[in-house]
Amino acid sequence: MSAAADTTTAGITTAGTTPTGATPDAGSDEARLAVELHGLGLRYGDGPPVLDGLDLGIAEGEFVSILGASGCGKSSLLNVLAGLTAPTAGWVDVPVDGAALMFQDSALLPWLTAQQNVELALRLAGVPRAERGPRARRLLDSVHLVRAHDRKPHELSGGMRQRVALARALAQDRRLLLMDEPFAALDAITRDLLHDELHAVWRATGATIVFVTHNVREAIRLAGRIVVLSSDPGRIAEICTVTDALRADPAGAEALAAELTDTLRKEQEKHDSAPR
Ligand SMILES: Nc1ncnc2c1ncn2[C@@H]1O[C@H](COP(=O)(O)OP(=O)(O)OP(=O)(O)O)[C@@H](O)[C@H]1O
Repeated sequence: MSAAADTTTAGITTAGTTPTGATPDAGSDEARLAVELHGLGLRYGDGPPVLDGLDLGIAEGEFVSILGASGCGKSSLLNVLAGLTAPTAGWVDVPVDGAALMFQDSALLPWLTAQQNVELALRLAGVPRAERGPRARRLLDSVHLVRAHDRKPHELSGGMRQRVALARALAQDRRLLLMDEPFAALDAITRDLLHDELHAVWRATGATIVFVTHNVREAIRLAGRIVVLSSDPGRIAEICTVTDALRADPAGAEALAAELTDTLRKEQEKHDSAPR
């Protein structure tokens, strides 16, 4: 699926191929791109540009984190990738079947149980009725929640609700999963558990994940690449690769966290002092 600024500048491409102008920053030159941004810009109405000149390729199966100061345009970028907002410059290419979304708020239907919430997503995805129950159970099992399948959202903890939301996102069976600060409201221990579970799900499904956060340590914990956005307008300030070896090295991870925190602090100061 492609979205472009307008019909005169539209760059329509076939999903899953590597179109002309592919950016070289996906994990490998050989990689098939799941997401491609080319000169992407966004402004709301006649306001100032929120995003400007973003060029980025995300390979199939990559886990990329978008990190940036508050208000730099992270959610706006995710909305563009989700097809909810059209870019006002450049173009974006995402898989033809679109993306599954997960937000900070689980947004579960309160009158349905955990299993029914997941079954509803399966129904919307066109899964036949007879298959929905067993598949919902398997999805809940994959996020360690099968025993709470008959509880309604108000009977679940915040972490459990986000697990249901993750199972519901997985029920859509999309190759691209867009996550907007999904664990931001959780306590540190629950967040840590969910990081492990998300990684297990990612490995098992091979999905491409774009994960927005303003939490430097969360980005390092999860992503293979971290894309740091500048503010006013949001541009790619830095891209860093995080290896498993670095993750396993507390001193190295801490040094990277300090460096990224420093970059973010400077960006936040720039954002706060920008004329409005
Ligand atoms: N629908 C909209 N209409 C007008 N302006 C908007 C709209 N959505 C976002 N903005 C503006 O765009 C800028 C970027 O907002 P966005 O929510 O994308 O940033 P963010 O990096 O996700 O912020 P945060 O980390 O605080 O959630 C902000 O100045 C915001 O006020």
